[in-house]
Amino acid sequence: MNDQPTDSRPQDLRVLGWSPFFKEHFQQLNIPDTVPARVISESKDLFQVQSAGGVLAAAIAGRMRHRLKAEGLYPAAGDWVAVKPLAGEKKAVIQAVLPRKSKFSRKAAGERTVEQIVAANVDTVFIVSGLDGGRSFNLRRIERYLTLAWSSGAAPVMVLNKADVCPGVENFILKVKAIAPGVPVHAVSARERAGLEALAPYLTEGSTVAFLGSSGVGKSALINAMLGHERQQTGAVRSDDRLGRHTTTMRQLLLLPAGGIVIDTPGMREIQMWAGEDDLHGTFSDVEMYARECRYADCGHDGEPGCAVRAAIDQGELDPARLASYRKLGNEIHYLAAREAQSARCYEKEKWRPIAKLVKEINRSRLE
Ligand SMILES: Nc1nc2c(ncn2[C@@H]2O[C@H](COP(=O)(O)OP(=O)(O)OP(=O)(O)O)[C@@H](O)[C@H]2O)c(=O)[nH]1
Ligand SMILES: [Zn+2]
Repeated sequence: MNDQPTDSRPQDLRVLGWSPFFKEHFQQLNIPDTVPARVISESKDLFQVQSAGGVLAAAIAGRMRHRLKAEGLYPAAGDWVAVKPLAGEKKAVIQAVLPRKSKFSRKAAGERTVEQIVAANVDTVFIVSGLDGGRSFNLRRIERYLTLAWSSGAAPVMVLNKADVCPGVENFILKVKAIAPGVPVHAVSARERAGLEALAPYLTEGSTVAFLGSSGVGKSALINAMLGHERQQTGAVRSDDRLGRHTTTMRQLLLLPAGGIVIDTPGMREIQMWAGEDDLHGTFSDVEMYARECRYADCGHDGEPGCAVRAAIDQGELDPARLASYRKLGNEIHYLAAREAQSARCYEKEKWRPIAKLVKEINRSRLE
């Protein structure tokens, strides 16, 4: 079985997730001599893209790189792009990135708080937790992952793995359901291939999934179970860039034999919070339902009169830990948003510095 999407054979784009949404945007772009393709791996400005004609090694036109980065449109695994294939070569130049249906991002390394996309156009995100006891099962951490998922635009699905070593699985399902309103919860065992059929409806042809979850919860084991074989550890692919240097990259999009595509990038595994304030709504709809009943619209739920959140806690309807996480995540998001705004201002300043200098010089020469 071949888990790569996939050598140089022609590929029906729908199997790769091509849909009317992307088709419409591609047609609107109307760039001559381009074809649509999906980014299947990304590594240091080198891309592999899968087009209807096969896999192409792709690069971005140099002058576009900086602009795409600044605009948050730098291509990532899962993106649909418009590429201009080079005649007679398995190479192409990326001309544009199509709008994303969803995206997972993290803070780029370094000083500036810059958004870096680690996976694009994910339909369903499996949030994996371990049922093997200890630190692996943590409701507060699940809330974080849920917030991340809601902010991405992908639909979260809770997967409680290692059910084979857990007595009383039902109990855990109930606990998760209580903090994840409206989110499907499934208990499975990757090791025993048990319960996996419940995940099949998310893995229809052309649908893209990704995995979120702490180290050791069994994400690789689940991917292998879905692939039906061990993912090749040595799945590195040689590709060459325009200068002819050779580099190796890992395929980051995997086609499942039963249909569906898995995006598994290193960045996705170490993802950090990058959410907007609105994203707390999905995760904490219960807290906010009570908060709407508070007497004051700006109630801090801290002893104000007529506070419906406190009342719900006092009556045992709301777990106080829910309010605590709601606040904690809210603070983190505020902090990140403030840093992002700050770094955007710095970026603007950088951009204008040479011009400001020029204006100063002109003014000075006028005075002299
Ligand atoms: N008992 C049991 N163990 C499992 C199951 N799934 C995975 N494991 C074990 O859990 C350990 C971690 O599994 P991985 O699949 O490597 O976990 P991961 O989430 O990919 O971890 P990272 O690669 O660090 O992100 C391995 O020893 C697996 O054999 C399961 O369903 N039941
Ligand atoms: Zn209140």
